[in-house]
Amino acid sequence: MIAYLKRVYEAWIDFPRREGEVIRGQYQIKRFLGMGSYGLTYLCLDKNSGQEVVAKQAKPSKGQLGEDLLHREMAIMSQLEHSSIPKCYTSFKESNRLYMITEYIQGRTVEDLIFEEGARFEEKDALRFIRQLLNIVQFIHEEGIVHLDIRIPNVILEGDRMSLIDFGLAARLGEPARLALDADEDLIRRRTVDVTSDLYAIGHFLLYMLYSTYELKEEQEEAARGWEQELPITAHTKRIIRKLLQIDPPFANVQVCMEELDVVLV
Ligand SMILES: Nc1ncnc2c1ncn2[C@@H]1O[C@H](COP(=O)(O)OP(=O)(O)OP(=O)(O)O)[C@@H](O)[C@H]1O
Repeated sequence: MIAYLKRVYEAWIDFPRREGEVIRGQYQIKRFLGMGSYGLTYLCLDKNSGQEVVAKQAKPSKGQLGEDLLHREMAIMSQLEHSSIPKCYTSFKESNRLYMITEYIQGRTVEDLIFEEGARFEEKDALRFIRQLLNIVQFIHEEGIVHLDIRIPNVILEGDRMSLIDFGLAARLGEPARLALDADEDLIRRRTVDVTSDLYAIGHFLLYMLYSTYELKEEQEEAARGWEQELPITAHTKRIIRKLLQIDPPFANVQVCMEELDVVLV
């Protein structure tokens, strides 16, 4: 009963603000974008500049932890000044709720491109794409930060511009990992505070892209095979993926991975 009441209370205090409401007299809510584990995200019109911005609010039910995590996300995003990473504009409290205002990135996520628009990425296109993503990730790593949540919904494309968003799980190299005791092998590989975690995530990202061209034939449905049997890709690309996924000894850093990709891409 107490757990039920707690859930009802949390759903009530975490209820998103309505379209049209204005945050701190400046940011008019155009659309609720989504609720993550620790925050609520809105697309807003900045009435001062006339530009669209993103407002991320710490989830009220998460209390101090939600605020600490949003502060940390802001600190990391402010450090990462790069054209492929949303700019962090400001933060403030209104009615005791913490908000962060960032650049709104136009475009479609890779998830939308594949699953809604039916985009197909052939091997070379997928590798070129990953090469571009690695440039962004290399910059982040050189700043002493790991993203730890590189997934297809967190990469946005608009024309030639690629952006990496959602630094909610990012961490500084050397910090302890925030991992639950019952975390499985996959989560440990994604969230350990080390550059190989981002490379591991990129391995899965690449598989998503390559599977966009895969058509399951009826007779194959019974016997599920692994990606190495299913994907018609070169042996070299397979070797790269095996290192990304840590099946073989992993790349030491992004640079080594890029060099190997460049051999395939010449
Ligand atoms: N700067 C941005 N520009 C454009 N869209 C964004 C931006 N930041 C977030 N979004 C979009 O807003 C939605 C909610 O994002 P948010 O990062 O708050 O939560 P999430 O990704 O759903 O969850 P979690 O943070 O727990 O991973 C997502 O669909 C994301 O694509």
